[in-house]
Amino acid sequence: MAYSFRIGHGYDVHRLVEGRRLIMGGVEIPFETGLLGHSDADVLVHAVCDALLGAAKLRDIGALFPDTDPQYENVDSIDKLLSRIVVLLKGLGYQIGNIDATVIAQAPKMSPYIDQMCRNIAKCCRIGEDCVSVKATTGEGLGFSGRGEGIAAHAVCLLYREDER
Ligand SMILES: Nc1ccn([C@@H]2O[C@H](COP(=O)(O)O)[C@@H](O)[C@H]2O)c(=O)n1
Ligand SMILES: C[C@@]1(CO)OP(=O)(O)OP(=O)(O)OC[C@H]1O
Repeated sequence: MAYSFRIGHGYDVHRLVEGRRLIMGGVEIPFETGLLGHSDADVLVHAVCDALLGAAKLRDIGALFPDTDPQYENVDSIDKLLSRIVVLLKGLGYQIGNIDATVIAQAPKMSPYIDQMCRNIAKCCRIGEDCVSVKATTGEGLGFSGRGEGIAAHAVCLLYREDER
């Protein structure tokens, strides 16, 4: 059996503001500010979505789910956006090999929540928890993330599918 492999990369940033919840990888993290966006602004899940879409050459999250469409207002990014992308990929015969992501946030500390983020993403993608990795780093006080103005996330993924004979 022969397989084709495709890698993808995703990157997203959301601004931290007062009066919003901080949702990261489907986990609500208690913090004085939260991420601003049209959806729940789950920056980690958005980076994962874009990595998966990029690997399959399916444009990006904004092309699929426009931020002018009221149906995506405050939407749960795992349940409503990532899950739709997983169905799209399955329809094209793709399987997700693994996902690796990095969150860049000066604060809050992500480490207590990382395992739950991996579980949430893995469950939605219908892959094992061992196939999803989430890491975090501070901005070392540098740039917008270092100043606590926002949070960024990068993700890479591997897709594979069986070649047609
Ligand atoms: N928001 C964050 C940032 C970092 N971590 C953890 O702390 C470690 C040290 O961070 P550096 O910026 O000095 O690399 C990092 O390896 C993470 O484990 C975190 O939990 N939340
Ligand atoms: C997810 C969408 C849609 O609700 O909105 P946002 O939460 O603003 O997120 P962004 O990463 O800017 O881009 C994709 C959008 O279309």
